Amino acid sequence: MASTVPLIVRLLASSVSVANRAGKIIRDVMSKGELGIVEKGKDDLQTEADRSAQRCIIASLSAQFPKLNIIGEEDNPDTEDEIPSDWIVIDTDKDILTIQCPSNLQGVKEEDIVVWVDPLDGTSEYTQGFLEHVTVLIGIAVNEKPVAGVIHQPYYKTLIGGQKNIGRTIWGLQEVGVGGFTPAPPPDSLVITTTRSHSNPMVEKALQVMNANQILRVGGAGYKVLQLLEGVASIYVFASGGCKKWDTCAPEAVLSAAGGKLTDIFGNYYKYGPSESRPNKTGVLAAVNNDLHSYALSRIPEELKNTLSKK
Ligand SMILES: Nc1ncnc2c1ncn2[C@@H]1O[C@H](COP(=O)(O)O)[C@@H](O)[C@H]1OP(=O)(O)O
Ligand SMILES: [Mg+2]
Ligand SMILES: [Mg+2]
Ligand SMILES: [Mg+2]
Repeated sequence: MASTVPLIVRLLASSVSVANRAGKIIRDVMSKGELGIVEKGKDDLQTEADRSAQRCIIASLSAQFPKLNIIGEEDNPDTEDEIPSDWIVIDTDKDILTIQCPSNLQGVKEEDIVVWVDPLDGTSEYTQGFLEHVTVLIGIAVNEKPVAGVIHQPYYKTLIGGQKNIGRTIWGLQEVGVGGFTPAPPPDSLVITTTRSHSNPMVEKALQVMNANQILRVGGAGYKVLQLLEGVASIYVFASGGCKKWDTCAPEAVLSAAGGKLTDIFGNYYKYGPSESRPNKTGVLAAVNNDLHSYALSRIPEELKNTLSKK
């Protein structure tokens, strides 16, 4: 039966199951307490959770979809080691398999897809105990455009019928919408969400000009986009380089499936083809609807745009 389901839908359904498994790996590394922190660069950490979650995601997706081009954030020096068999997930989310695939995506082949994987978004926050900010991001791009994505939050807690649950998984598919939670309208006053661990004078300048009622400083691109979708914040502004394609692919896909927009601070979309450069040099500007996005775009001073484009 599954083979009659279009590839994009099967890949999204598998990505949801794989993201859940990666989230469990992230929780297990934290409970063991040995984070194995490596400093990749300035303000740029990697932990055992980042490494292991990425190995789980890439091994699981390539076992099922061998011709996919998968680009992950982490270089894994130890990829020769055997992967624990329970990290290879071949389950798939049955509900997602029943989705009606948009007609323009029905004929997509493995070779046409680039999957951008951020095994753990919000690593700084993970190491500092801001665990709710952590997400697992799997973004699916076709013809350079994010068309589907998964944002898994391994530490999100819910109480359902007296039973404690941990973790939730939000997904989005172009023209279909989002699943895993119910989006809420934006707040009545202007609430901006931005970085808590990668600020600089340009980032602060762009925040000042927004005339916001409140500024939330939280970690991770995935978490900030969830704040937009949950009605906690109106606009996500980050006027600096630092984010990469794996940070924004899944968030952009989920946000746009819900009617929102994620671009750079010039209002241009990033491209997600296989040979695109990894860094998002011209920042991030995102909102749940076009009006809020246009408002934010109109406030960014030309001078700031010029400075950022020369970096
Ligand atoms: N200067 C930077 N160096 C490395 N990663 C960055 C930098 N700025 C942003 N990022 C990545 O983008 C995400 C969103 O940024 P921020 O939390 O600062 O708003 C970060 O969690 C981090 O992803 P990751 O944690 O996956 O390495
Ligand atoms: Mg990182
Ligand atoms: Mg990231
Ligand atoms: Mg990461």
